[in-house]
Amino acid sequence: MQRRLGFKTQLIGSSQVKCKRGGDLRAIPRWPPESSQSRPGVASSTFRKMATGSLNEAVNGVISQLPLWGWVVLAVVTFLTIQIYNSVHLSSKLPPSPGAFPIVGSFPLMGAKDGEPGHQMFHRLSQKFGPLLYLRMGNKHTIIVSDANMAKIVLKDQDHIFASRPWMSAGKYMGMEFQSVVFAPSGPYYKKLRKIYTIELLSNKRVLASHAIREARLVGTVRSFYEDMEKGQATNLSSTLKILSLNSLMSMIFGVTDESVMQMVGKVPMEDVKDVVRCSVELGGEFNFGDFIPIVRWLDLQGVTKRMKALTERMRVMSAAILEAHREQAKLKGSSGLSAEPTILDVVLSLQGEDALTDEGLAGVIFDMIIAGSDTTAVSSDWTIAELLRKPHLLKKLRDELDSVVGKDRLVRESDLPNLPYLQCVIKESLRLHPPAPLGIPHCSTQKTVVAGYEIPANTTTLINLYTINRDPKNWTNPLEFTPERFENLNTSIFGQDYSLLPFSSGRRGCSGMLLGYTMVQLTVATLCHCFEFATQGVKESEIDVVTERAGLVSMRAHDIFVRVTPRLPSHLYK
Ligand code: HEM
Repeated sequence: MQRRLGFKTQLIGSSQVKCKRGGDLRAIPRWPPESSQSRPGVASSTFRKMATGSLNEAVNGVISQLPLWGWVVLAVVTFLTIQIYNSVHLSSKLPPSPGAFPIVGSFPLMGAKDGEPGHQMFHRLSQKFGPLLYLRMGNKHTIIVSDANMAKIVLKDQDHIFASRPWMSAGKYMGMEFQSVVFAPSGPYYKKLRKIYTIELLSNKRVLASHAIREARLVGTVRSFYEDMEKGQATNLSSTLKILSLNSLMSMIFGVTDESVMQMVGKVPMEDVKDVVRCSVELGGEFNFGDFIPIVRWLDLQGVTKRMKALTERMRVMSAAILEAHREQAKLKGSSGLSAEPTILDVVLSLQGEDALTDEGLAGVIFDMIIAGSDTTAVSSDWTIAELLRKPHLLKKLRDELDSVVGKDRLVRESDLPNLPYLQCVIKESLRLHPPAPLGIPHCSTQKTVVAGYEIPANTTTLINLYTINRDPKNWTNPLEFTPERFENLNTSIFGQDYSLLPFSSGRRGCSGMLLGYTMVQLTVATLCHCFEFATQGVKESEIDVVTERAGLVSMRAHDIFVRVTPRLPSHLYK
């Protein structure tokens, strides 16, 4: 079995699901790629092992053959190398650091554990080195920000300096040559794109106007739970939530609310879209040595770049098909199953003059929205329902609120959400304890600066550990407990104005879909808890695991939940 550097796990990380393979554009080479294994002479076996993620194995292989004197020499040489290297390269004015080796930097000193998500590893390091930690990742200056005060400096006071993105192969390929808003470095292009997102695509007005699409998608999900019940089957709650959020976002992009119409005008099989999202989350999360050690980039030892190029080609083909389908759809506008509201595609295609986007830019918008928006919202709903199932008294309190505000003769609507204060406490608490993107997306500084008295070089990759910040015992009593009541008397903003609670990050790079994401999670949790009683299958409610996470870009619970449902509302509402 191939082991991987624990670190890769999160910075970046990988989903457990493998991408589809085949002989066409969708062919994604296997992890680890056969090509890198059958390349003798390109790199020594030790280096190859490192490159394929098995650093510990490689080091252990060398060490187990050393005699005692060899150990002593190795220890002395290592010590001196670190001292000399660090005295030359790591100024004493940098933030506290475990130190670094030449070429590979701090990697061997980070204490990565196999399969450990990166945010948890950085969390451990921050307990030792403090809330501003310096690492040299290969040749990249990197800082890890782990408390509210430091976050405020980086995301507010010096936001103009830290709001760029570092060079990443994911941005070059999957970000369509850095033309997607997620990966674009700061500058006029990013500014233009961000304005389009804020004003045109994800504004409050646009989110409110598209409520019918999300409500209709949830009705479909409620029906699918009910049908499984009628067939006597359990439903995989976790995967159903993923399908729901992807379908909702696709519907918002197309404006289509009905599956059959979607297939008719879409000509884009949803299975393919789902597979591209899965592969993007997997590849976006791969630890690519070439990103950190440029001298080995051209070798593409892990085959990550090759797989990214293949995936990008699939994205291009798919976005061309989506645009073609959109033209067909325009002819059917207003017919059953099609929203009369302008869709996201209507809006981006209507941009004129300076704001008009290239084909690459359009593909970037389509995939930014579905990749950044779908898993994040799905896992948030999943964590929330898992926590509620473990604590039936909290679930009852939420249902009492829903029954009294919504009643029992209709489903929840988005217009009900402002009248459900306990629901808001529940969702805030879930996003606090389980931020779905625990390290956000790496930022990058554009100039040399000083943070809390430490020198930060220009071009420093900056990771904000939202996971650590949201659990900081300085700001939260019993921070590991799921206690929605803590928000009942607190007016803490979830949207980035309060630096002790940052699920969406903050500042000019803060999540552009925060209102949409927050709304989707609230509506999903409220609707499912209002409609059904759940009985878990295979594990008792009180034993649902809300600690173990899969390594990955998005923080997912390690085990899917299967539930059998019992309706709580009159039967006509489910048909
Ligand atoms: C519960 C749901 C969500 C959470 C917790 C979340 C969280 C985040 C976080 C932490 C970031 C990184 C911010 C940074 O770099 O400092 C981010 C970026 C982003 N998110 Fe979300 N997100 C969610 C839903 C969505 C949705 C629904 C969309 C759109 C459909 C979306 C679109 C984006 C985009 C475009 C960016 C990049 C912004 C930029 O670089 O300017 N997100 N999100």
